[in-house]
Amino acid sequence: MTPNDPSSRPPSPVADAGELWAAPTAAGPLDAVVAVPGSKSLTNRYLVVAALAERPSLLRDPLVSRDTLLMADALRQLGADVVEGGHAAEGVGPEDWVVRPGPVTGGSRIDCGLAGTVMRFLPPVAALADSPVEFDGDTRARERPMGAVVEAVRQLGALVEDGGRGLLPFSVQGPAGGLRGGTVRIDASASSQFVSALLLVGARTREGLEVVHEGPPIPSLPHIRMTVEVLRDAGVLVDDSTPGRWFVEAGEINPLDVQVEPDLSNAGPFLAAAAVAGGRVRVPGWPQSTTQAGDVLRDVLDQMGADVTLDRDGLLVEGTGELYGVDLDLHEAGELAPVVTALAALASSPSRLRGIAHLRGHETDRLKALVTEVNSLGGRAEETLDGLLLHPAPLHGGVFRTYADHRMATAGAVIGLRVEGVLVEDIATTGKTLPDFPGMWASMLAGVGA
Ligand SMILES: O=C(O)C1=C[C@@H](OP(=O)(O)O)[C@@H](O)[C@H](O)C1
Ligand SMILES: C=C(OP(=O)(O)O)C(=O)O
Repeated sequence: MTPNDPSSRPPSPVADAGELWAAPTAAGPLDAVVAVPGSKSLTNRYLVVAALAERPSLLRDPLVSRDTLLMADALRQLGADVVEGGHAAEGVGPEDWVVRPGPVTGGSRIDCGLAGTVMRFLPPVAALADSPVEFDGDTRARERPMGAVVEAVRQLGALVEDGGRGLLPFSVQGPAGGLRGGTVRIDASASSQFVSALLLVGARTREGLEVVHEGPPIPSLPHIRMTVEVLRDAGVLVDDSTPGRWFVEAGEINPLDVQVEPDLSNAGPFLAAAAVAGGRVRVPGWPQSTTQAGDVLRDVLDQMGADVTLDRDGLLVEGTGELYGVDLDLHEAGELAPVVTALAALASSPSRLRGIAHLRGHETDRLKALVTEVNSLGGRAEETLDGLLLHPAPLHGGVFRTYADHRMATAGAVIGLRVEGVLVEDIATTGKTLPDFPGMWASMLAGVGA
C-alpha cells in the first residue's frame, strides 16, 4: 500500500478541508469557448527531437505544465538549452520555446516527477552520454512499469544499475563511443511509451535501430504513430510498414519549426461539461487531422448523446444533459478513460469500458481509483479484468480522492457539475498537464470562455 494507492482510502471520506476543492455545479446550460493549451505528448516529443537535432528548433505555443517543464529541465541536464518564452529574436513569440541542441552529457540526476514521457523517453537519450545519468521521480513513479526500457537500453550496450528491480530509481551509463544500434526486442504491452522512447533515439545510433515488439497487443498505438510523424517532420526515415516492428535509419535530425496542437485529451473534461450541463462548448484550433488519441472524443461524445461538429472554428459540442451509456474499447485512447467514466457514472444506461488493463500502471491504478471514488459518491462501478462496468445510480456529494492523478481530478470536476457537494482532493495535481485547471473551469462556467 502506498500513499496514492486507492486501496489505502480511509473508510470515512474525511480529509483536510484545506486540500479539498468544492467542484462547482453548473447553474444552467453552458456557452463557452475554451482555449486548451498545447499537447503534452507533442510538446515532449518535440523537445526530445529538438534536443537531438543538428540546429536550434522553435516550438510555438508548447504546453507549459509540470510534465513539460520537467522534460525541459531534464534536457538541460543532458546538454541542451531550452529557452522558455520571452525570447527577443525575430519571429519568436513570448509563448514560444527555442531549443538549442548540444552534445549529450551525463553526470546528472534527472527528476522524472510522475511523467511517463520523461521517465520512458530519456533513458535511451542518456545512453548517448559519456558518463552516468541517474533517474528518479515521485513516489508513485517508482511503481510505474519501466522494465522494457531498462532491458532495451541494456540491449543497446548501456549499463543500467537498477538493483534488479526494473523500476525507478536507476542509473544509465552508455557504452563508450555512442550507441551502435541494431535490433532491440521488447514487450511493450504495458505502455506504448517503451516503443516511442527507442524510436526517438534511433537516428542517433550508428547503424539505425530496429524495434521489435514481442508480447500481447501494445496499447495507445496512436501515440507511436505520433512519434513516427514527429520524427518524419524532422526528416528522420522511419519504416513502420510491418505491425509490431519499426526501423529508424541513422542520420541527421533536422531542426523543427512547429505549432503545437491543443491537447485534445485535456479538452475532454471541458467538452464533457457541455454534455453534462447542456449548452455548448467550443474548443478552437481542433486539428482537422491529428495523431492525438484524444480526437476519439468526437465519436465518444456523439455516442453518449451530444452533438459534435468539427469545422474551421474548432470543435463544437452541444449537449442536452441527457447521457447514454456506451460500450467502448479504449485500448488506443486509455487517457480518456477517467473522463469517459465520469460521464458514464452520470448516464441513464449502463456502460462498459474495455481494453484498458494497462491503466493500472498509469499515474495511479486508474481502474481501482475510478471504481473506489465513483462508488464513494453512491455510484455502481466495478472493475473487470481489462476495464470497468458502470451501472446507473443516483450520486451524492462527498470527497473525491485523486491519488496524484490529474485525470482523476478532472473526472471529479465533471461529476461535480451535476452532483452537489463533490469535494475534489488535491485539485493542484491537474498542473501535471494543465497550468490553471480551476481558473479555466470557472471561466467556462461563467460562460465567457478561458
Ligand atoms: O507517449 C505518450 O505521450 C503517451 C502515451 C500513452 O501512454 P501508455 O501507452 O502508457 O498508455 C498515454 O496514455 C500517455 O498519456 C501519453
Ligand atoms: C498516462 C498519462 O500520462 P503519462 O505521460 O505520465 O504516462 C496521462 O496523462 O493520462
